[in-house]
Amino acid sequence: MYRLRFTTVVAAPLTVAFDVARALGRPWPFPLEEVESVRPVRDLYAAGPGRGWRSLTHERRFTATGAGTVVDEQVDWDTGLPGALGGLVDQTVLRRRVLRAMRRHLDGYAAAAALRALDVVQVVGAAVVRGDRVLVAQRGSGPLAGLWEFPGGKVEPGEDDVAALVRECAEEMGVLVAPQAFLGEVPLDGRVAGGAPGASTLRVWWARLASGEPVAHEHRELRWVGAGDLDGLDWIAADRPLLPAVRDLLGRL
Ligand SMILES: Nc1nc2c([nH]c(=O)n2[C@H]2C[C@H](O)[C@@H](COP(=O)(O)OP(=O)(O)OP(=O)(O)O)O2)c(=O)[nH]1
Repeated sequence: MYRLRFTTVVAAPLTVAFDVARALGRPWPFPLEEVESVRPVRDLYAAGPGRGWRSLTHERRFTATGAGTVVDEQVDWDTGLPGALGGLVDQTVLRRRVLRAMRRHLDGYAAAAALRALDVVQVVGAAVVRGDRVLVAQRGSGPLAGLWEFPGGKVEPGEDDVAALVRECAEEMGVLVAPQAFLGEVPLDGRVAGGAPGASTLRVWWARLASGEPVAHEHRELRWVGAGDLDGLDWIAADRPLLPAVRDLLGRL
């Protein structure tokens, strides 16, 4: 089996990086069959025997980072040609062909995903930490009223996550926050700002309080909670997968 690995950083949220990758397909001269697909974190495709290759598999993993989505791809192939000549074909001719096809494919893919991301409204949340507690907020109105969330909101056109975080915390709570590090990203099931269902994600950042005392200008209630009390709150369902990262953070500080 011969293998090549590729890593691309895409300026797009997880959902967009995944959906655009699937829409573009793969750069092989014959179709592969889906073996596994777990939106928006992983997919695996494979070609069976025939067409001159004994096997070809193409796996992609999508990881959220502060800089965008990191896409790790692994291509494994084996022509099954016997002897030294077969090895030479796999190692040189096909290796070169795979490299060339993937390079061309990945350039186009990164550009297409970044372009598509411009049409998707993102949501950012702040896990504002003071001492061993994190600030959580209870929504006051709308369909999610009464549920707990991280203060934050929609990123405006031309804004980046961090600027949106600072603006939203000032508007919602009258405080200045200093974003520290990216904590995680989760897909949002519903429509955000009239976009396609399931396209947007919530990206949560750890932040410190730089100045001011939080006041609930838009929420029903704000509360400082310790790691042990996080799970017991009635969270917006989408936020729950982020709680372990917040708990870990509180444990480390
Ligand atoms: N702020 C925030 N929004 C969340 C979280 N989890 C979650 O599903 N959401 C959803 C709820 C909303 O559909 C969307 C955020 O919209 P928002 O209404 O708070 O945004 P905004 O402050 O920009 O509001 P607006 O100006 O449009 O009124 O994301 C979370 O932890 N924090």
